[in-house]
Amino acid sequence: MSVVKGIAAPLEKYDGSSLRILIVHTRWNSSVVNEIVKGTIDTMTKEHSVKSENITIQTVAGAFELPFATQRLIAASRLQATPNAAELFSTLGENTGPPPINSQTFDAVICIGVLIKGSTMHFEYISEAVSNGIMRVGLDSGIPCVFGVLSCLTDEQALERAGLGVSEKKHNHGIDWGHCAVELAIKNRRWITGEI
Ligand SMILES: Nc1c(NC[C@H](O)[C@H](O)[C@H](O)CO)[nH]c(=O)[nH]c1=O
Ligand SMILES: CC(=O)[C@@H](O)COP(=O)(O)O
Repeated sequence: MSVVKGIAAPLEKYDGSSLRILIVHTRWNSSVVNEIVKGTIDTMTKEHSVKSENITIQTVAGAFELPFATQRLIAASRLQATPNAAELFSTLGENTGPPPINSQTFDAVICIGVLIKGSTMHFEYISEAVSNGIMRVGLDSGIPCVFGVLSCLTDEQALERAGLGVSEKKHNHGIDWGHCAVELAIKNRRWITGEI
């Protein structure tokens, strides 16, 4: 096992109790993805006091859909936060009534998926597109988008990184992504106001 590789502890304890977080995760490779999502949520709620009602979860088919869905969900939440949102939404939901409006926009997004190499070039194209896409959504929107996508060459690599399987090195990467989202969300709130 490496004695060098890994992330050092953060310099402060981040209070996530006022944050709103969006998790967008895939249904592809769901046995590992669901475990990573669980690790992410547990870390944010138990270690940073993020309220579970302030975590919005949306799913997409595969990793390729993550950047688009994230971009549109950020836009939708901004629409809900506009002063005339109630009026805009009042005509929707003919039989069920207008959908609920949440006027707090997302402080961070965590995009979660697992790509596993198959026998074609599919993996290479998707992993490149998705990493660039998620980066772009974050930079364009100004909302931190955590890259919670594993690019694994084998099932075993995926299991190990979801904290499952037999490897003694197993570690649920969702834990790191939960910490990462809260830290960047809090820091971004400061940076928005000019505080460094
Ligand atoms: N092979 C994997 C995929 N493939 C599906 C694509 O992401 C996408 O849904 C499809 O091409 C339609 O646009 N997705 C994963 O998340 N993981 C894989 O291993
Ligand atoms: C389009 C697909 O999902 C599929 O053909 C990709 O195949 P592979 O994962 O073996 O590269």
